[in-house]
Amino acid sequence: MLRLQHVSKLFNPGTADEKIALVGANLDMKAGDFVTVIGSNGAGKSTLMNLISGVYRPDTGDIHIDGQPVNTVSEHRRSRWVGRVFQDPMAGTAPRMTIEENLAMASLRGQHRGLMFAVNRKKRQLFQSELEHLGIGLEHRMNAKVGLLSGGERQALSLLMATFTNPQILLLDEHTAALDPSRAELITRLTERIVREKKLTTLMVTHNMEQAIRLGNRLIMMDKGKIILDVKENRKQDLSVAGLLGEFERISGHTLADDRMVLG
Ligand SMILES: Nc1ncnc2c1ncn2[C@@H]1O[C@H](COP(=O)(O)OP(=O)(O)OP(=O)(O)O)[C@@H](O)[C@H]1O
Repeated sequence: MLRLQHVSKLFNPGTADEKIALVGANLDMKAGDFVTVIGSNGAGKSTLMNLISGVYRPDTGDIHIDGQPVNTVSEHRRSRWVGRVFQDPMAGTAPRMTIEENLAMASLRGQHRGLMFAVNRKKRQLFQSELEHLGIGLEHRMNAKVGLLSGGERQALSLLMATFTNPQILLLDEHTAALDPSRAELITRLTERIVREKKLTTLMVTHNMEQAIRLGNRLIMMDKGKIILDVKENRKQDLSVAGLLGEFERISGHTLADDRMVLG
């Protein structure tokens, strides 16, 4: 479903500013996997997401989605296969456009944008029923500008938009980190439900260890551009926050010294 083979990414090569963001990353995700990613600041987590969604091209190595090589496929075309929700609730939406217009855009993901605003009655009904299914009352506000929604409402809409066309891969990039605890819990539950109902293959970066254990059927830890630990499904039941922290320390040789890390 998603395969990374020896993927590396270097920024500003050969300069004093050279940064090794990812080194020889290997990752094999099968359909329906929910892999959570944890790691220290600057470990390469966002770079991993950016490489999968096509923002960057790898310097070396190969990325395959559903068996297709995608290294040279543009971010726009790749968005047919890859849905993404960002930490900033504004990032995946157009705040000056209405909920309906945003959904129209999401429904044409990765395709020609000329038909963007052609929303017929059937489509409007589909948007309305999908919004109703979200269960947060947005179906009554189809003409509201997205910029006027609360952070939680925007993230719920972002989740719906990222998953509208049933992408092969869903990327969640600390998508609850900017929300207060009750809204974060709402979005976490919504995420669990949508991923389960649509049987999505999901990769989620989080700084919340408990969330990582709760949502993922598999967990990877990153440090200094490397995947240093891959806890597979059969070990999931053994996972605890304390155990994971200990394992990270043992393998990396340092503590997860990250003030954004939430233990639960
Ligand atoms: N566009 C860029 N230009 C130069 N260096 C970059 C760029 N993007 C990332 N880096 C560097 O690559 C390394 C990995 O960064 P990345 O953002 O992937 O880490 P991260 O694990 O997501 O960190 P955080 O948890 O702080 O968001 C860091 O040293 C970072 O400074």
